[in-house]
Amino acid sequence: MHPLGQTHALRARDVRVAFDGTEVVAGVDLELRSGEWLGLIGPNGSGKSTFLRALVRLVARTGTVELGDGREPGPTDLALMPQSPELPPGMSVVEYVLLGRTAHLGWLSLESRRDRRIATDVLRRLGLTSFAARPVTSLSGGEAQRVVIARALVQQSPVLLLDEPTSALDVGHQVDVLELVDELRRSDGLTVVAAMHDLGMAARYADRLLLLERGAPVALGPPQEVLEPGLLSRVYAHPVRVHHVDGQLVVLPQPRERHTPAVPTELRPRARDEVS
Ligand SMILES: Nc1ncnc2c1ncn2[C@@H]1O[C@H](COP(=O)(O)OP(=O)(O)OP(=O)(O)O)[C@@H](O)[C@H]1O
Repeated sequence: MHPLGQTHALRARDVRVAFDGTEVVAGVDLELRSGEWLGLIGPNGSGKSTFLRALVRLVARTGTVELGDGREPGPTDLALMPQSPELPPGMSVVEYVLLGRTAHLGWLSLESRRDRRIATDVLRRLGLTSFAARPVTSLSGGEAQRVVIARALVQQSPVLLLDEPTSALDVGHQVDVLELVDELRRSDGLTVVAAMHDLGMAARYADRLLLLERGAPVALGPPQEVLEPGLLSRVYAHPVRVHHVDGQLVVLPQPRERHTPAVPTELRPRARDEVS
């Protein structure tokens, strides 16, 4: 395997995960440039979360994952925002967000003024300053999701892995969060892998999309290539159309064809003048 250039942030080769003998990530290869945004798409259960968890070794995997300098990623190299994290009772928003700095702290050391400044800054950029002292368990679903994103951002890792980062957010907050991540990748060269169900949003922000089907990669490329109606209709087992609206791709699910079920004669309502 040739060493990655410094412009590459992450390379994965033949990543596989199996649970009870069933493979749910079935040989994913990936090479990400620094500052690239990869959208991870695929139906429910296609292996998106498991692939992200495998990259940070939260699940056992085979295959190789390496950074641009050839190292195996350590705890500060990849930041994962999980899909449904535990929010510990009794913890405030700022305390929870500061947990994202844990990997940077020495053994038994407390967070520094710098750690607190980073947390305060991220909370401000996500419009969460007024929530800092609130118990995490008192937040609405969308507020909690932004707090979990804040925790991932304060890690300041060069690679950010987002597992459905906007699923609980209203349309305004979706754009705010994705714009902030986009800004960070432009200013700091942050590399992003984001699993998203909203294919239009995924296409809007991602440079490339990776489509998974039952754990296997079936398409990898620019959004306009991967969001092909025939391919999506097959993989999602539902007819879709893809439109261009104001320069953006919009994926529209179509109604399924209705089949009028044949009603057995004995169940049919009998007309008044119908005789048996
Ligand atoms: N710990 C586990 N033990 C057994 N099976 C698991 C485990 N974790 C995930 N799976 C299975 O692996 C498959 C992939 O799950 P995964 O959560 O990665 O899919 P996903 O694409 O993220 O789905 P979704 O869009 O619904 O979030 C599913 O069939 C799931 O049931």
